Amino acid sequence: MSRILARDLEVVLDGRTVLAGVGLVVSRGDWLAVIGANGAGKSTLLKALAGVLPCSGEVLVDDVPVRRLKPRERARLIAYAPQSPALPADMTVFDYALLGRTPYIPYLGREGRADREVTASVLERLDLEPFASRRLGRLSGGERQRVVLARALVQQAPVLLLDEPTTALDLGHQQQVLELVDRLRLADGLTVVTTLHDLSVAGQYADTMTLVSRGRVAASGAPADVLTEKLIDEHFGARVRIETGPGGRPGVHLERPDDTEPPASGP
Ligand SMILES: Nc1ncnc2c1ncn2[C@@H]1O[C@H](COP(=O)(O)OP(=O)(O)OP(=O)(O)O)[C@@H](O)[C@H]1O
Repeated sequence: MSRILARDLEVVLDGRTVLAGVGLVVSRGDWLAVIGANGAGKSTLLKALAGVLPCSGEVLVDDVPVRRLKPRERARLIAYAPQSPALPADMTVFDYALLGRTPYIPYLGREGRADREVTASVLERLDLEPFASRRLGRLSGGERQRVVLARALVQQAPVLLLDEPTTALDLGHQQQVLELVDRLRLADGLTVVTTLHDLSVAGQYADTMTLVSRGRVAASGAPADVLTEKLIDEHFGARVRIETGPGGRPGVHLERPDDTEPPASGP
């Protein structure tokens, strides 16, 4: 179980400041959803937390600065599933997921039986067993997305960073993936950070939320404090209605523009 603390993160890409002054805290075993409009900086924030992007500021996991860790140490602590990574088309699903065990395999060593068992069990839990020997280049978008998640779960790190883990998934697989992540969080105390476009889904699963807008934190707190009609209008330019569901969790419904008004009379 690990606590994440980020302070004053700044990322400059191609001379443009993409993130500035971003800070967040995720308690051990909590789920933080990062939300925001296209281009707001969500993926960049996740990469900065994962330590795969040069940035200034500080990311601490259990008070340990992530940038000081060697890649193997970092990979044992943080598993990161990018939004749409380039996948080696000729590699099989099993071998790709098995790469998640790399931080545990000694240099010049080979994976052991336990590594293969962990990999097989994750594939099974994600309905990917039938695809184990299929080559990555021959998968559908949703299957590929589950394989990327599988590799991250196979890593068995206490911090899980998922960039839009459900965008290509049908409704059933969305629920399966999110429930699996939630179960792992509750059973093993994983600390989870996900970017999520679907605000209702984010509101259902997250303990806390951070709304990123133009590279800065515009709001953060409990889902009910961040998913408000006013903030969504302001930062997404969308008209929505918020309905509070079971457990006080907010549901977000798009409102169509009101076209019941009679058309204005001509000149
Ligand atoms: N390598 C890069 N060089 C320059 N600008 C970049 C680079 N990568 C991303 N950006 C810009 O940084 C900003 C934030 O990008 P990011 O991918 O973090 O947004 P996002 O919130 O995840 O968006 P989306 O919801 O569309 O996935 C965008 O304006 C993007 O164009």
